[in-house]
Amino acid sequence: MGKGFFQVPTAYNEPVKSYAPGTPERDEVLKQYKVYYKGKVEVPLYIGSEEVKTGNTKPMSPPHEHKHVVGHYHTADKKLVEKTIANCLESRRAWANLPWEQRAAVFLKAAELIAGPYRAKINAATMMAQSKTIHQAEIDAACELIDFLRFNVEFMSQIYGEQPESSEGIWNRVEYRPLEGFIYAITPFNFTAIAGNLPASAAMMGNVVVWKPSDSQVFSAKVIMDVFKEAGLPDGVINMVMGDPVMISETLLTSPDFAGLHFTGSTYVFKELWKQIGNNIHSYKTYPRIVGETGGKDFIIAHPSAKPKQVATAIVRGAFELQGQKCSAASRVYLPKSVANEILDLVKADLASFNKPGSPEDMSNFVTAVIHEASFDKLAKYIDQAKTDKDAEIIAGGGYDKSVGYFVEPTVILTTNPKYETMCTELFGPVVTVYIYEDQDWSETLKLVDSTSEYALTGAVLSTDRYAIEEATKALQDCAGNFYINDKPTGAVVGQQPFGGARASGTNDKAGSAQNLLRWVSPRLIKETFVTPEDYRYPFLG
Ligand SMILES: NC(=O)c1ccc[n+]([C@@H]2O[C@H](COP(=O)([O-])OP(=O)(O)OC[C@H]3O[C@@H](n4cnc5c(N)ncnc54)[C@H](O)[C@@H]3O)[C@@H](O)[C@H]2O)c1
Ligand SMILES: N[C@@H](CCC=O)C(=O)O
Repeated sequence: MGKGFFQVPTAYNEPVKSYAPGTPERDEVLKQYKVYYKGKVEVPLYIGSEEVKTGNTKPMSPPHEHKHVVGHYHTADKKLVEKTIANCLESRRAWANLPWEQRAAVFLKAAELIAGPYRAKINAATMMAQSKTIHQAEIDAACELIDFLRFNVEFMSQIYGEQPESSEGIWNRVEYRPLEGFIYAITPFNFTAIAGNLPASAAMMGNVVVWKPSDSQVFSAKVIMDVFKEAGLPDGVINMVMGDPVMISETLLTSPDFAGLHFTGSTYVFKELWKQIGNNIHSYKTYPRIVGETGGKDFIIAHPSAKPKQVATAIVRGAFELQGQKCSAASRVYLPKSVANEILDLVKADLASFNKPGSPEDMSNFVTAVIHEASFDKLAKYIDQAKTDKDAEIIAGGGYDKSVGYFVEPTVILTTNPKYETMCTELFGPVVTVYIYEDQDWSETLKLVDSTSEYALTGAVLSTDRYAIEEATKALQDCAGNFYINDKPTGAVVGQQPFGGARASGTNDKAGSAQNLLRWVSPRLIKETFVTPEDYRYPFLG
């Protein structure tokens, strides 16, 4: 780069802290957790320069102790959502005209605030709000969000540095304009990093954003807003509104100034939003950008040559970390008959070594609570169904109890039907379904993996046979946007494995890559001619 162009700090992945007993980070995060537990956090709406308290509030409770209230958040009505649009448009000009390196500095500062003074807060808030263990909180709310901010600034500078060639007497320049209007960011409950990244990536490119976090993630969303404000993000650039998602969406998507949707969440909701945008297409100033990362039904397939302990570990980590509430979670597994029982015995032994699901405050817990009662009840229904269906049986787990927290035991369903309901439907919980295939049916089973699910987000093959790896890589080309060889199908790292999938899993605009940031700009080509023609005749006219 160089040539009079600001050189941004080289991005690097934030090291994951251990939180081992006796470490300062462990003491600090547990201390902060207790402060949150005893306290009452109040979350306003962030609209322009105002922190709006409407008095129409909803309680926030940890999923692992759902009768305990740790705060309330205020909800917006239609008038306030309309006011948010007006505020956005007022703020847009100044933010869009700010030199890119000034915008970059705000988000680089945000990354350092999270890496330092806010690390314990954002991790403790994520443990509290989403019932994440400290390790899951650390790799998400601290490290992945820091990485998103640092690497996106680097990708941003690369984009601005992409300039066309010029020619004699002509200077061609590309201006990467923000979109003309506002961006609507809708984020899911399960990753604090995604909640921060969706509004930040659009804002970084000069856009103004209306951000609607998940009702189940507002507690940690507030910490994100605290960080952005302390980092110097001007008021009105990212506006955070909570409330009825249908009303908020209907209000925003009927605005002529709606310029883009940055969504992460379920496939059904994304398709409904896309339909709404289509129905309003004639009212928009500009064609809105639509970026969505959605559901998954992620697979693990083991080849007969795979090492049983490696397969078992990929299943246990991939299926049960965060209680299976990752879009990338392993939820359908294909095992060869010759090693299936050995692998399943190893899985059962691992599960037997778990504590019962409990609070993340007890850092020896590997599994905590699922996010809310609706998820709990859905999972209980599938578990009960498997207990009675003739082509399914529960070989581990199967218990659940919502008297204190939404606790579902890590559960393994074994089915004789490769198209059994839980081999196809996203459950989004600690339930994995296993199908055993005859060793000689390896190639046929690859076709089954590809044809079983509407989703194509992540998947993993485990094998020590290179030819089998090649065959699987080819055969499974279309059924995973993030494909893992000899590892679990979760845990993409920003700057290393850009994340996203196709089919019903999203538009695959790869969060954490320059490709995603390009969705939030509208390039303008400027051609300056230094010797302007003064005669209409071209040479051939003589
Ligand atoms: N592909 C990915 O990168 C990725 C990442 C995280 C989660 N997910 C997916 O998200 C889902 C789990 O997250 P979730 O439970 O928060 O998803 P969800 O779809 O229930 O909610 C996501 C967001 O959409 C909002 N929403 C819900 N209904 C809406 C409506 N009618 N109009 C407008 N907004 C609406 C919610 O309030 C929330 O903010 C799973 O399907 C998971 O696979 C995908
Ligand atoms: N990017 C995360 C999944 C995010 C969805 O929930 C992973 O790769 O595990």
